[in-house]
Amino acid sequence: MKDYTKSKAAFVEASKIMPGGVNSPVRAFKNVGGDPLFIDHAKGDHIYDIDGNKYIDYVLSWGPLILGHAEDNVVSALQKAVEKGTSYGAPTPLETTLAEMVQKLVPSMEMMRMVSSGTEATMSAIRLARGWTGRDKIVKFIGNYHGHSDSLLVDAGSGMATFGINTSPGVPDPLAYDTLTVAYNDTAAIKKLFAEQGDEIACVIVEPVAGNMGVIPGTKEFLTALRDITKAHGSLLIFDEVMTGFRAGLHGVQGLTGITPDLTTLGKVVGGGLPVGVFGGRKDIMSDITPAGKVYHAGTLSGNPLAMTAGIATLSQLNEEMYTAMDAKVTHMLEGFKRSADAHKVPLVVHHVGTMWSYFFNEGPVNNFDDVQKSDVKFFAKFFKQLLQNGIYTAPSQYETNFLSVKHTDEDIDTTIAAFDDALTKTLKA
Ligand SMILES: Cc1ncc(COP(=O)(O)O)c(C=O)c1O
Ligand SMILES: N[C@H](C=O)CCC(=O)O
Repeated sequence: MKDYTKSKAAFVEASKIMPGGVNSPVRAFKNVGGDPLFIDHAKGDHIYDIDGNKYIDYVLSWGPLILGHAEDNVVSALQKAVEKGTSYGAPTPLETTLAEMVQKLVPSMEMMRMVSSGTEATMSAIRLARGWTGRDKIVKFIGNYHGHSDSLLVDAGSGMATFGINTSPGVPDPLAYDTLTVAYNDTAAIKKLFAEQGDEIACVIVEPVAGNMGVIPGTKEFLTALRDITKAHGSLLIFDEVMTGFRAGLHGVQGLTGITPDLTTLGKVVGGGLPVGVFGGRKDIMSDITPAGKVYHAGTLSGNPLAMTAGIATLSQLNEEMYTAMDAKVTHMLEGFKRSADAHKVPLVVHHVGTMWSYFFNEGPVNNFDDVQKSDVKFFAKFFKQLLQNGIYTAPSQYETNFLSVKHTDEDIDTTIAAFDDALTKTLKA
């Protein structure tokens, strides 16, 4: 049995001064029961808690660390950068370098702005869409999560789904009223909504592969319909690729599908483990941002030199071959999980797109939030804890995604398949 004494004590102390003992709710392990691990350090695909336990890490800071923890080139670039100062509040060539790299990989981002989180990126993109169209209403999908700005905390996934909150208290009614929600992958419902209110809708924001209710791919039919219908009504289409960017594939979901949004939001991998978000898209629309235009956007630490450095060091190492190799590893791992579940006669649905993967204890199919809710979350909670005991660190909620890095080896994958089978055996016996 792993000993969690120090993590437990650290959590008691943290809970005295921070609500729920954490700085972001899904970290708290609340709905799987038990206390969160407090981390000492991490390297490659391994993470070590303060009790000295070692885990193969599939959370990877919720996605950013595609090159693994403390990757040598990222660390040395940061060490050099920090000597030159940590922030200037004035432009540096680093911002242009990272923006050009992003544009090369995601060409629809003709112009872009750097921010410090995915939340800021989506919040700013929504404001821009409202400013550009002169309309207030926006559409999002049930179970999609776009960060914690007021307009987007309606029927959201991630922690909101984990803790069963539909609309956060504190979101003013008029704002929630202007956020229209539709079931994910429901093409008929979105067509109906646009037929009724299309000319009042500023934008549709979507996770083109949902990752905040587990992984659920948006169907080609659904995403194509979003593109066509927004165009027909003068609304903007925003692909929130904060999670899928450089994760679903090197060019995001827009690269995989060939569907081009008007605006894109990025985060996570683009910052290489430091706080970065990006919003960008069509030049004519982005030119509306201050000081070029009148839609206000600002940030004391936007384009921070350390964050830009980590982003550049990360993106400069990515290539197609890495994604092919990571995809093959995830496929192999999920086939192993499925074989194990079948042998134990446990209903299991596995989904992955590129380096994002998840499983549902569910008869299937799982195409939207209602489907996810049919999953056996009590079993998930017990199984999660057993997996942790077996040295595998995964997302502590059915409504989250797991990730792979280039540092995960074939041996790690086989270890994980064996740990999965053992955890299933023990959970069923318990
Ligand atoms: C799709 C998506 N959009 C936006 C966000 C918000 O990003 P952040 O947590 O960096 O504010 C997240 C993750 O939290 C996300 O997964
Ligand atoms: N699902 C969230 C983002 O992807 C998880 C990160 C967080 O909110 O702490």
